[in-house]
Amino acid sequence: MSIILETRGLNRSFGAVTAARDLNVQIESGEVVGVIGSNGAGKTTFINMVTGYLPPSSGEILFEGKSIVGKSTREIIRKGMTRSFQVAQLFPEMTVLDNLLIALVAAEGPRPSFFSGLRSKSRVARADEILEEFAVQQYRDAIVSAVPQGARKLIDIAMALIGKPRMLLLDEPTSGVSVEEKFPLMDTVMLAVRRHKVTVLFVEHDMEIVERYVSRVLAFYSGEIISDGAPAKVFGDAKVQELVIGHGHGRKTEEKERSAA
Ligand SMILES: Nc1ncnc2c1ncn2[C@@H]1O[C@H](COP(=O)(O)OP(=O)(O)OP(=O)(O)O)[C@@H](O)[C@H]1O
Repeated sequence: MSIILETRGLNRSFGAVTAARDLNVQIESGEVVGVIGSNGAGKTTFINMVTGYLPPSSGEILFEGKSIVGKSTREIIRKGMTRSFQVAQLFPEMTVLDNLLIALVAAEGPRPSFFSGLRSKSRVARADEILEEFAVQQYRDAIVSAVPQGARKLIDIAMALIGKPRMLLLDEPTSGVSVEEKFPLMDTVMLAVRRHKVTVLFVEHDMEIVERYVSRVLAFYSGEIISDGAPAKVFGDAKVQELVIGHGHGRKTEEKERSAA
């Protein structure tokens, strides 16, 4: 296995707040890594740095062995690392099909007229294949804003995979998704990432999702990684139980109470 993403001595401060402290991580190709931590632990700061949204205060980030510090998000996407956000980044007033067609055209690179031939037969056929792969065909002609949250997330992730990234970072893929939808959604996502042979790193507050889907967990607390390893090892760590899981389960319980209300 080769290392796809590595950080060395990565630090980030905001004034007096240290949001990332000496982060040294190596992610192997093909791993599915869950990033956990209570609110303010530094998870988003870490993801923002590796995807080029936030410059580190110091340290190194290597993607497939090459430094990406100082590269723009666009350059990092072009190199093969894509990110999907907590809130699906779709055009809400357009149909699902048109969103996919636009993503397909964008992935083809610059062209003289972006919209000419947008609905070509071959592109529509490709969009239909993607809708089927992600089990969201029923929403093909629906306006995005009328599509349920779980399906929207799937479409967003499907669009992120169109550019054939080798690494995908997901920000809370199941947040805002109903309890009934979350496992089918993750099953579909995991099938797709395995089929596309994509390395995945995702931030998640729902410990049931982390336990079920990841091969490795990074537990953050106060800007540091306090535990790194297989889920059984990390979840069995007394520090993680005290500082992370207590908060995670607290939040999950609140969500359950909200959805039951
Ligand atoms: N742009 C910013 N300006 C100032 N402080 C920031 C900024 N971004 C993050 N921080 C601080 O850095 C620390 C880490 O925040 P971060 O958002 O990375 O945590 P998190 O683990 O993603 O939390 P959450 O689960 O709530 O999203 C927090 O103390 C936060 O207040």
